[in-house]
Amino acid sequence: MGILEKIKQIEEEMARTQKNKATEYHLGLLKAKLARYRAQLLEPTAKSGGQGSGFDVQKSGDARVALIGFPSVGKSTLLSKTTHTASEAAAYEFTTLTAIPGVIEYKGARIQLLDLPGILEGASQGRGRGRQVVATAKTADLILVMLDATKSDEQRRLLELELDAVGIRLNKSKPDVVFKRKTTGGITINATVKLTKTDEKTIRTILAGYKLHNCDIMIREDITTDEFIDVLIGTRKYLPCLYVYNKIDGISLEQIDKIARQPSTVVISCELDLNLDYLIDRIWDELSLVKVYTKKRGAQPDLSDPICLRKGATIEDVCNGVHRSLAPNFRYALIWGKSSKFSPHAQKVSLAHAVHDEDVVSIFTK
Ligand SMILES: Nc1nc2c(ncn2[C@@H]2O[C@H](COP(=O)(O)OP(=O)(O)OP(=O)(O)O)[C@@H](O)[C@H]2O)c(=O)[nH]1
Ligand SMILES: [K+]
Ligand SMILES: [Mg+2]
Repeated sequence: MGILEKIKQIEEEMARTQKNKATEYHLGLLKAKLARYRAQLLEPTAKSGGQGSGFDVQKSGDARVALIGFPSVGKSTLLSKTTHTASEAAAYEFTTLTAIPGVIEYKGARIQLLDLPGILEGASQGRGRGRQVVATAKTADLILVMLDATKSDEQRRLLELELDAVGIRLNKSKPDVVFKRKTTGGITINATVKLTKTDEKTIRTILAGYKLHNCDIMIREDITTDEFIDVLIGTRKYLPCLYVYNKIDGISLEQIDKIARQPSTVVISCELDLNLDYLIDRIWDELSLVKVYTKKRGAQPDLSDPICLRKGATIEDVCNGVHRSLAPNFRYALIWGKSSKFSPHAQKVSLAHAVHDEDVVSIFTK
């Protein structure tokens, strides 16, 4: 019998079994068995392709947010509650077996929310679909680390260890180190700050370990040895993250209060619809999206269809957001709003001008 059939049998037996004190233990066993089989479904096979590549989901919208967490913390429930996409949710582990995208529409932005299979301890060593989940997570602009508020906070540490092991650095900025390889000339190390957590000797030992004998290194931050290794390896992914504690309907107000006070943390209950609007608001803030309205000459700005851009975007990005023919034929733009130095009046600007949230832009072409 194949795994899928075994799973079906167990599901049928669970549906047949009445829930009461006498069957509690048996149901528990069935649930554990079901989780085991579903975990097997997630084991990488030759067919499922390279373990290092993510799920094949087209990026869409203005930003991508990925849901990462252990099984059954409520990832799929959240997707179904906040988007028009339904993702199956159930009381057994590994309900979700692939990446499921949904769209959150908020303040004129379309944010892609990706539901992913639960990850296991040991995911970084290749257990389950861990690597595939993580490879997909690396393509996101923001990670939601989802946790079960009714469980011990040890889960958060374990999850962070897994993500750390695969090179995801959450809420950390890239170490301020410039590293240049050369073909000759030996090693030069310069630091503009005093190094208190590592030293030149350690750094030289590491470089030798990586067989790097010619390079220039400029250190502009008091880094640790691990952070230096991150710079050398170069493939680390530095991602912003929100810790989302779900199921707060199951804990006391005191406990909720304690969790909610932690940095970058949002407490929610998908079941009771608690704080979901606030979560979306926080997601919007974390993504630092900038909304810009376009205006034709002599007309009112088009408030119904803003262009959403990442923080730091320029007039060139606005042009590309309208049509790709605009930037090559650009003459100048007029801009109203916070980024105009003559506000409330317009300023004439070039392609490199950085836009601000809620600016209004008119583009003039050749
Ligand atoms: N009490 C409570 N239960 C919840 C809440 N949100 C989800 N659940 C329940 O938790 C169980 C798991 O939910 P899922 O959405 O399937 O969890 P998941 O993280 O997608 O699980 P996998 O796909 O198996 O990794 C379901 O029985 C949900 O009804 C909540 O806020 N409170
Ligand atoms: K589940
Ligand atoms: Mg799920």
